Amino acid sequence: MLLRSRCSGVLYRSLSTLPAFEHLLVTEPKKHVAFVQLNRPDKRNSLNPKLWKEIGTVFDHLAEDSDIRSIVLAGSGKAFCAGIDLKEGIAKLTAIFQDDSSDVARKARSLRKLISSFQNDFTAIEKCPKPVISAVHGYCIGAGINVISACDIRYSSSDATFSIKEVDIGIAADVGILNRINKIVGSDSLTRELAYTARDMTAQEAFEYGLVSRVFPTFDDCLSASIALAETIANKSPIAVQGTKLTLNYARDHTIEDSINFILTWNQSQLQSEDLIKSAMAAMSKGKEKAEFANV
Ligand SMILES: CCC/C=C/C=C/C(=O)SCCNC(=O)CCNC(=O)[C@H](O)C(C)(C)COP(=O)(O)OP(=O)(O)OC[C@H]1O[C@@H](n2cnc3c(N)ncnc32)[C@H](O)[C@@H]1OP(=O)(O)O
Repeated sequence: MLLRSRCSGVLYRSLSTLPAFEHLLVTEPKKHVAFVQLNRPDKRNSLNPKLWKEIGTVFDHLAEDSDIRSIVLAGSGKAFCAGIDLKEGIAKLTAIFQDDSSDVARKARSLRKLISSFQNDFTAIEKCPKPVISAVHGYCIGAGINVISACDIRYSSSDATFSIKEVDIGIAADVGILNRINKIVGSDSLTRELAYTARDMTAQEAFEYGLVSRVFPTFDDCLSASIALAETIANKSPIAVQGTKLTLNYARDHTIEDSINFILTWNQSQLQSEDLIKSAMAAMSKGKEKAEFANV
C-alpha cells in the first residue's frame, strides 16, 4: 500500500510485514526508517484502548524487524495527542471499579492488570532497541507526554503545547511521565510545578526545560528534520547504534560501576562485528567510501 506523507508530498512504500492497524499509519519514508503516525485526527489522536494497544504492538514489531534501524513518531491532523480518550479510555477504567459484582480485592487486581498493560504499551518504545524520535506538534498532553517521555529524542514545532495533565482528571500520572521526566530534564522544581498544576507549557519552555532538544517553526520543518535525523542514524552501524541505546538506558538506571560492567560484557561480543572494520575503513577514506551494514 502506498501512503502520501505529510512532510514532503512524496509517496512512500508502506511496510508490508506489519499487522493491520486501525488507528496507526506506518510507512517507510527512507531506507531502514519507519514513520509511525497516530491516526485519530478527528479526536486529536486521543488514545482509546485500541490505539493504546496498537502503540505497544507496533513498537514490539518494529523492535524485531531487522530492516528497520530508526523510527519517527508523530501525530496526524492538528495535534500530536490529546491524552487518554476521555470517553472510551475512562470507561474502561470505571467499568472495573464500578462493577458491583466484584469485591475490592478483585477490582484492584483487574485495575492493576489494566494499568500494567497500559504502561507496557509505552515502555515498548523504550525497550525497542532502535532509536525513536518523536516529532510533536499541537497538543501533547496527558498520555501524550507520557508517550514522548519513552522516546529517545524529542523534536517539536513552535505551536506545540505540553501538559502533564493527569491531576486535572483526578489521578496521579501512572504510565511513565513521573518516572522518566527527571531522568530527561534537570529541574525537579519545574517538574513538580508542572505536574501539580497541569498547566500548559509552550514549545519554547519545553526546550529551555530540556524536554525537547530542537524547536522548528512549522510541523513540516519538524517532520523533515526528524526524518533526516532518523536517516542519519539508520546509516550508521545498527550494532553500534543499538548497543548505544541499550547502554544509555542501562546507565540511566544503574550505578556507573554496574553500567560500565554492562558495556564491558556487551562489547566483548559486539565489538567483533564486521561493522567495526567497515566503519574504520570508511573513516580512513575521509568520506570517499560509504560503509554499508548488514541488518541485525
Ligand atoms: C491507567 C491509564 C491512566 C492514563 C491517564 C491519562 C490521562 C490523561 O491523558 S489526562 C489528559 C486528558 N485529556 C484532556 O484533558 C484533553 C481534552 N481535550 C481538550 O482539552 C481539547 O480537545 C484540546 C485542547 C486537546 C484540543 O482542542 P481543539 O479545540 O483543537 O479540539 P476540540 O474541538 O476540543 O476536539 C476535537 C475533537 O476531539 C475530541 N477530543 C479531544 N480530546 C479528546 C480526549 N482526550 N478524549 C476524547 N475525545 C477528545 C473532542 O471531543 C472533539 O470531538 P468531537 O466533538 O466529536 O468533534
